Amino acid sequence: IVHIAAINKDRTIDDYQRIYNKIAEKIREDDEYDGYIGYGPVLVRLGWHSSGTYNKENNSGGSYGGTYRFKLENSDPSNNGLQNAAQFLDPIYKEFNWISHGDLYTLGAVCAIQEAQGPKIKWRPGRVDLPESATPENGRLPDAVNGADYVRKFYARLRMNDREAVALTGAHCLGRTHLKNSGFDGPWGAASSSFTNEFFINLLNEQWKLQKNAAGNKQYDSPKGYMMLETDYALIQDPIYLKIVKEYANNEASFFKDFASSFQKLLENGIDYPKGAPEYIFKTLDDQDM
Ligand code: HEM
Ligand SMILES: Nc1cccc2nccn12
Repeated sequence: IVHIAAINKDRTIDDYQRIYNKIAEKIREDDEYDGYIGYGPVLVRLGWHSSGTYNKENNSGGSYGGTYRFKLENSDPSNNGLQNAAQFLDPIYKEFNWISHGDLYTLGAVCAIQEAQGPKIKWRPGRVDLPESATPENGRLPDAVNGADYVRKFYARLRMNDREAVALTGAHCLGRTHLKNSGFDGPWGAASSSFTNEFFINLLNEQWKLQKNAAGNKQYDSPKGYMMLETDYALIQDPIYLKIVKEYANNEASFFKDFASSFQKLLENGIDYPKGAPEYIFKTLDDQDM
């Protein structure tokens, strides 16, 4: 399967910056969501899940076709809770319906990370809405009750190496798990809306205890009320991953640099961009004194 990015000559960075600003202003406005965590984290998860269906074996899935908008994909149990992000983006799609769903979902995630004081993420438009028949089957997104071998194998399907896998997992600095969405609970400690390297710092510094949560699923809990999934904890069990976790815990700039490149790669998996295809770096609201 080949997906060529469609370059729309009529649209410039100003058009996309206008959409970016609408999303960023709405994130600021709707600040009460999920106990005042806000919509940033769930927007990041939507961008990641609409891209994480990619399979390098046959170049299927991924963000290009915007197939999350179809029932088969948005009702995948792995996507429980993402309806909130889709509903958040609905009015923005209505106002700017010249954008494709794949571009909107990925732009929303880039906006959420940058507005959470994360790194600047390069973003290229050109995804094209595909018909429902192009929707990938359920079950391509990762399960949390697994160890390092599973994590390494899963990310390999997305063309990610060990550093990219660890960097991407750093997005778990944002938001929280919700028992009703995924069967995982907590954290009861401060669930953050700022993008930092504290996921790696917590992983190394907290005393983790594996226990069954209220839904009977195993997770690691800490005395301070933080939690880790088994796939999170795997990153300090595997010696190769552990070394990278320590690097990112001690060097936020290195984490930011690797996250920015890995996240762009994740959002663009499966898409062929013609030579000279436009690539944008959006200004944050703060950059624009808004
Ligand atoms: C092995 C890989 C991964 C597994 C098993 C996993 C699993 C999970 C689970 C179970 C949740 C809780 C969902 C809920 O209950 O609402 C979650 C939340 C989240 N994940 Fe992951 N994840 C993985 C990788 C990633 C990646 C690569 C990113 C982004 C780069 C990411 C970003 C997020 C964010 C931002 C949240 C918080 C969502 C919210 O607060 O609503 N995750 N993840
Ligand atoms: N915030 C958050 C979301 C998902 C997984 C996770 N593990 C540790 C923290 N965390």
